[in-house]
Amino acid sequence: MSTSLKWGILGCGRISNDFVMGLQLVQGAHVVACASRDLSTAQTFGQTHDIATCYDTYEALCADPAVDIVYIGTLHTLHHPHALLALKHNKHVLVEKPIAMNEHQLSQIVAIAREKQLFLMEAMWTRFFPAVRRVRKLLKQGILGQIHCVKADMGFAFAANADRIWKRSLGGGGLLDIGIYPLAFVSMVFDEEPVHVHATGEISKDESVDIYAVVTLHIRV
Ligand SMILES: NC(=O)C1=CN([C@@H]2O[C@H](COP(=O)(O)OP(=O)(O)OC[C@H]3O[C@@H](n4cnc5c(N)ncnc54)[C@H](OP(=O)(O)O)[C@@H]3O)[C@@H](O)[C@H]2O)C=CC1
Ligand SMILES: O=C1OC[C@@H](O)[C@H](O)[C@H]1O
Repeated sequence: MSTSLKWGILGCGRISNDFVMGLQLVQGAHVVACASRDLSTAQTFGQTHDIATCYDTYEALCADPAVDIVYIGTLHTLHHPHALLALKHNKHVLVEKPIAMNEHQLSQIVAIAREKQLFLMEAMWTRFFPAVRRVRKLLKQGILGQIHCVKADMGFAFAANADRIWKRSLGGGGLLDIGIYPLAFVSMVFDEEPVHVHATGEISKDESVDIYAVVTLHIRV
């Protein structure tokens, strides 16, 4: 059975570009529209990826009846309002990581998606790496035995002008941007929630965003 899904791309930045290139390899996926705050950005993006309709507002994209599912590739702080916008227009939604800034925002969008029976997912792509899928399978089969400790880490040297990483107002900081990957890995290994969390790290002096962190999760299995 082949399914056809018509995608709308909300935000025409760096990762949206990579995502659309990836979608070209997916059978049945068609990108029918894109939107940027700036029409010329949307048009350039549209020309690059052969997208028929380009909008200069996110609202217009979400209201487009030709769109089945909206991919949200804007900044961390905008994921929540943009997910709400797409859900309001009864679109399925795939949101870049982190899906929201906090639990309250997440609960809100999950509740609306459930109520409207719409698909909602965080684009935590590492969950689908073949190696990760294999580890999960081995764990489920009990082949690796009881796990006592998981160590996972990720680091990045971000450029000084990478505003979305360094500015608090844009949802900056390492934890939300890349710390989320090792934490997601741990949550893939254990089904249980941590009973205790201990974190230490460093906060930048100018913007108060986390520069690095070490997090210990105590999980009772
Ligand atoms: N899954 C993955 O591997 C990756 C995921 N990401 C995630 O994707 C998201 C976007 O990252 P990335 O593509 O690097 O970001 P970009 O800096 O390319 O910005 C993405 C879009 O956000 C909007 N935007 C940018 N700056 C502002 C601003 N100051 N105010 C309002 N809107 C703004 C723009 O939308 P417009 O086009 O309308 O102007 C822009 O196209 C992040 O949440 C990040 O965590 C990022 C990299 C890798
Ligand atoms: O998800 C990500 O992975 C790669 C990094 O470049 C980027 O900042 C981050 O958002």
